[in-house]
Amino acid sequence: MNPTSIATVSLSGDLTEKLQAIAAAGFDAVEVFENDFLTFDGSPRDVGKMITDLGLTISAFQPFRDFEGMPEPLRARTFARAERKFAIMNELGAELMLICSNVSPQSLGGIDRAATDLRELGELAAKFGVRVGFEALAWGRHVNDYRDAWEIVRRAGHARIGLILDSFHTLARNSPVEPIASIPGDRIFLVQLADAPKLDMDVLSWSRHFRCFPGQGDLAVADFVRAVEATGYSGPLSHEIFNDQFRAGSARRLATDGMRSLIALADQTTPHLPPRAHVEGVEFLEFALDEDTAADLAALFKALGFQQTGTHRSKMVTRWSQGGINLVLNTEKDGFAQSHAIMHGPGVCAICLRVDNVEQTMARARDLKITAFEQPVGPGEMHIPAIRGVGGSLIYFTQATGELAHIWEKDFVARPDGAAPAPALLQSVDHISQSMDYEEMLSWLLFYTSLFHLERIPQTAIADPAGLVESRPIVSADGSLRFVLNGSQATRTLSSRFVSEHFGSGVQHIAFSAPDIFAAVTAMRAAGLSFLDIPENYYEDLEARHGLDPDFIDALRDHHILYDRDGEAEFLQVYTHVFAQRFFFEIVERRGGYAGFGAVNAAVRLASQAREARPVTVPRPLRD
Ligand SMILES: O=C(O)c1ccc(O)c(O)c1
Ligand SMILES: [Mg+2]
Repeated sequence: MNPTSIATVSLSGDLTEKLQAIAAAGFDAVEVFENDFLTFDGSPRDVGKMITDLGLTISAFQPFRDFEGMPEPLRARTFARAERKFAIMNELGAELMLICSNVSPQSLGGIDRAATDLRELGELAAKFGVRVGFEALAWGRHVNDYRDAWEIVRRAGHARIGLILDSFHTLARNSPVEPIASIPGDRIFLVQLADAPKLDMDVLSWSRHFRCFPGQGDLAVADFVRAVEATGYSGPLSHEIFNDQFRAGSARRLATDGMRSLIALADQTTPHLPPRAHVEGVEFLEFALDEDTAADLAALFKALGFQQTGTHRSKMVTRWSQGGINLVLNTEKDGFAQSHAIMHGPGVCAICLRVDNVEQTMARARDLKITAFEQPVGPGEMHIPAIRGVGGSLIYFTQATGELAHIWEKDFVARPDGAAPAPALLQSVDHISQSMDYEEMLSWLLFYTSLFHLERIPQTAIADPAGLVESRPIVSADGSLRFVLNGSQATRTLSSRFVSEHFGSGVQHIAFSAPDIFAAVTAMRAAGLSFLDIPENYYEDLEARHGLDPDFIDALRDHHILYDRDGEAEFLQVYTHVFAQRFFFEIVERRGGYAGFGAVNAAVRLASQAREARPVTVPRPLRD
């Protein structure tokens, strides 16, 4: 693997915090951005020492812009500035200066003019023992394509002058990546990496606000890196991410994400890690809560058609099942589940996934710097491998073969009530929806997609009465696993309140699939369950929109079921009330291969939930 690097601009915090996070995440090098340097209260030597003490080197220093092609007297001034910055680089211990192509309206075009300027700068750089890399900005005034930048560097013909490539500028402009392969690797001084979601906007704003780590966006960064590899380039691959969420996020988390992104990217261009895991299904969902609440939840499970199918041999843990679904209720007084319940209130503390190969999954997780979880197991009990997931919850792994295929027999006494299995109203876990801080969404996207065979579905914005909620599904090709990540920048949306009122992210709802949603709702109602109320206006609109049969609309209305159609495929969904102000269940029926999540209905659901929710407490103005 090439040395790893990241630009300070990619992270939040002051320079010290950024550098500590970068070192802690295991990077080899750092690109120092001018702003981080200028705002630091200490000498260049202090900065240099801090970087060396952290075990990092400086991959590039980016101290000024608008260099090439300036008419006199500006030209003389840029050279004077360059000389001052070279002196600072000597103090700092930086060996490579990054200069991006000129955007100034005063600059003059001409490849030879730029080459002459750079050759002369190369002479100056030689006196200071440093080098200069030239990078084409996609919006450069005269130079905006790496092929032109390379021609300028080639014509400059100076050992101290080389090329800097940036995946964003290349891919955002749809420049072909193949010609990169014919640039000599030793003439490339630095390679910067950034991905971005496909957005229809001007390239400057896109670059300055929406870049993200490779693997989080839609650009073909792996193709770009393959072309770079073909040159023999052996220098650093350096993240350079300008992103509003990143600036607001945690430097430590983002630096780790950056490292994970580089590791996953290297594995994509030259596979060397254990493969991404295939998830065959959800083995169980574990709820942690106190005993009183657990009794209420057990009653809800029963009304949903679950039966108690097991009791743990030594712990206060019960198993509830129907169809292929297993739910676990954990009311232990110590251990992980209890600390989760204390911290977050009643909720899902763990998800167990059945994967093709647990050992490989755990090995890949370790290689991706995902934290493993260990907890002592009781005598004779199964050790189920686990990693840390969203909001400090766990993801356990089982597989269909070997010892881990037998967790239920090993740890549980089956059917303590001796009841015969009832026909299942619900078949499987259709999807799991997790709420998180908006800033965390890209982190968990990378987490899931780098570890598992899960593909991203485009993000949609859903209107909660209190603001927009961004919703991002990630799904396996065969539908065996679907996550929906939700985050909101507005503070009072259901999604945000879930996070703020429960000390962090977590599972906000679980959707089960029903072979016959009408039959399921009818049976559950007979068992005493009621469902989220849906306004009449919704059904009026449905009729107008889809031209559905009035009897069918009546049945939907009567069962509180929401409806969507995509071509011939249909989607029916219904929601329980919110349990313990914390989470809720959804029941869905997919007909004809419907692949979405009923996004058109989400606003209706959120409005109904907002009506039901306890009123928001607004602080009263202070009295004097
Ligand atoms: O947005 C910019 O100004 C900018 C600066 C330096 C870079 O390397 C870059 O890719 C963009
Ligand atoms: Mg760049």
